[in-house]
Amino acid sequence: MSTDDKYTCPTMPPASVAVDSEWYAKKPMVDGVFRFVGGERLPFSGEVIDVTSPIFDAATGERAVVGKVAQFSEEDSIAAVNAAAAAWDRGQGVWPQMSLAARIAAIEALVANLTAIRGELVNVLMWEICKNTADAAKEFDRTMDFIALTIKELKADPTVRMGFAKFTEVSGVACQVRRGPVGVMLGLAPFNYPLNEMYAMLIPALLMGNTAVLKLPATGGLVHLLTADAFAAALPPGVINFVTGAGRKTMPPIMETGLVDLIGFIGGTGAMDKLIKQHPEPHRLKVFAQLAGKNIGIVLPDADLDVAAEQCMLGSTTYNGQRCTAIKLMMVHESVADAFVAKYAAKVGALKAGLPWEDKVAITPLPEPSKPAFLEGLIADAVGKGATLVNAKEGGGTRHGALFIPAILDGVTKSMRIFQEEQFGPVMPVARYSDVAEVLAALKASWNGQQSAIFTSDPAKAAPLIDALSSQVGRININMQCGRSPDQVPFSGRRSSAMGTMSVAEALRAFSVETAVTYLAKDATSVALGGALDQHSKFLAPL
Ligand SMILES: NC(=O)C1=CN([C@@H]2O[C@H](COP(=O)(O)OP(=O)(O)OC[C@H]3O[C@@H](n4cnc5c(N)ncnc54)[C@H](OP(=O)(O)O)[C@@H]3O)[C@@H](O)[C@H]2O)C=CC1
Ligand SMILES: O=C(O)[C@H](O)COP(=O)(O)O
Repeated sequence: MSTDDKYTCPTMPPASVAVDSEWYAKKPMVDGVFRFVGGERLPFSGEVIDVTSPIFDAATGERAVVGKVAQFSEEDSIAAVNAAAAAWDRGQGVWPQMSLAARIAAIEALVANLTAIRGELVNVLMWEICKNTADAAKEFDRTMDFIALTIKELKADPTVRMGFAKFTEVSGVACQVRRGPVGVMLGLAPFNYPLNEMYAMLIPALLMGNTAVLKLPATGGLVHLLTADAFAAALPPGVINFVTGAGRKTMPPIMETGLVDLIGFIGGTGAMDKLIKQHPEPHRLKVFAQLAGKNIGIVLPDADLDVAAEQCMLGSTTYNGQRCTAIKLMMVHESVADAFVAKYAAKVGALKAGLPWEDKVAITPLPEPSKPAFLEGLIADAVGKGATLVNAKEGGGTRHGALFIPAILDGVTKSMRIFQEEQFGPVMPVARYSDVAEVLAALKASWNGQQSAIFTSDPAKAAPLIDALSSQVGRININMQCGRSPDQVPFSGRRSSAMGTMSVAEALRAFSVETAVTYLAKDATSVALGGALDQHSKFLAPL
C-alpha cells in the first residue's frame, strides 16, 4: 500500500486457539505424505508441505499446522494420470465396462464409507478452511444428498431425459440410447467448497464410467486425503488417483501427456485458460468449467429495503463472501441509498466474528494467507478514489491475524478496482445510480456471466432488467440473494463465469456421451435380436 493511501488497516492480535481449550484437542494433523495412485497408498519421498490453518496456535504464535502433504514431482504426477489411463484402458477397462447398476452399487458403498468418517471430515473443513460448524456439516451433507439425487435421476431415466430409453422406431430406424463415458477425467476444485464441488463433478463422471485424477487444492485439500481408504475399498484400482502439491508444478506434465480426455474445473478463470492450452490436442478435450463471478445486486427505488438489505447481507457475507455466487457489488438507486446502506450496515454489524466452532459465528478467519492484504489493497484503492468506509468506527476492514472484519464501501464508482475485480472476501461495495441505464451499462461492460439479483416489487420495472440479463447471466434472482442451490436447478453461466451447467441431470450429461444402438425396424432378425439385447449387454442392461 502506498504511503499516499488514506486507508490503512489496523492489525489486531490474531484469532488464535488456546492450548488448553477443548478445540485445541481436536486440532487435526492429517498425514498426507503418500501417493494415492492405482488404488493404494504408495510411499512418497520428496518435498513435504506443511498445511496451515488460518487459526493461530497460541503455543507457537503462528498459523496452526493441521497436516502435511506431498509435493508431487513431474514423475509422480505422470504416474497418477498413467494409472487412470490404465484403468480406462481405451474404454475397455473394468470400470467403463461395468454395468451402470454395478457402478451405482460401488458409489453407494463409497457413500457408506464416507459417512462413517463424517465427523473427521467436518472437523478438518472447520480447521483448514474455517467454515463454521453448520456450514462445514452442510458441505458434507449436501454432497451426500447430491449423490443420492444423482443416482435417483439415473434410476428414473438412464438416458437422463434424452429419450429413447427403450428401442423406439423413428423413420424406419429402431434406436435405443444410453450414456457412455468420455475417458480420463482430470478434476480440480476451489478451496471454498473443496469436497462439494469436486464431488459435483467427480460422482457424475464416475457413475458414467470415466476414470479420474483429482488435483487436490493446496488450500482445502486435506479433507480429500482422509477419503483415500474409502475410495480404495469401494472402487477398482486406478479408477481414482490423487495429485497433491502446487497445481502450477503438477498440472503441466499431466496435461502435456494428452491422456486427459475430460477436464472438470471449478475455480478462477486464469488457471482454466492455462490448463486447456497445455493439452497437445485441445479439440478432443471436453471442458466443463465453473469460474469466477462478480454478481450484482440491483436495488430499484420501489424495493422493500428490509428484504433487500437482508438478502444482500446474506449474499455478500455468507462464508465471508468466499462464494462464487456471492453478491460482489450492490448498485442502489440514489433515492433509497442512504436508507439501504443504514439497514445493510446494521445487519452486517450484527454478525458475530470469531472461530468456526463458536455459537452463531458468521465471520471466520480467511484461509488464503495473501487474501487480507489483497482486500486491503482494494479498500485503499477505493478510499483513495473517494469511496467511504461506512463501518470504519465499528472495525470494518480491521484484521486480527486472518480474521477480517467486513468492510462496507459506499460511493463506489467504475473507476475503482472493486467495481470490476472479484474480491472473493468480506469487502462489500455499494455504487449509487440515478438512472437504470447506468446499471444496464455496467452489466454490459462486465466480464461476469453468472448471476444477478434484482430487488423490486414492480413487474414492469423488473422486466427490462430480466430481459437484458437473460442473455448475459445464468440465473436472475428476484428479491433473493444469488446462489447455486437447490442442486436440481440449472447452475450455469456465460462470458467468463462458466462453460457448462452444474446440477444433477446436467452434470450427468456433461461427463458422458449419448451413445445410440440402432437397427432397421423392418428387419425381423434385428427386431428379435433387439428384444433380447438387454439380457446380454451390460451397457443396455436395465437398472
Ligand atoms: N463458478 C463456480 O461454481 C465457482 C467458482 N469459484 C471461483 O474460484 C475462485 C476461488 O477459488 P480458488 O481455489 O482460489 O481458485 P483457483 O483457480 O486458484 O484454484 C482452483 C484449482 O486450480 C488450481 N490452479 C490454480 N492456478 C493454477 C495454474 N496456474 N495451473 C494449474 N493449476 C492451477 C489450484 O491449485 P493450487 O491450489 O495448487 O493452486 C486449485 O486446485 C474464485 O474466482 C471463485 O469465483 C469458486 C467456487 C465455485
Ligand atoms: O463456490 C460457490 O460459490 C458455489 O458454487 C456457490 O454455492 P452456493 O451458492 O450454494 O453457496
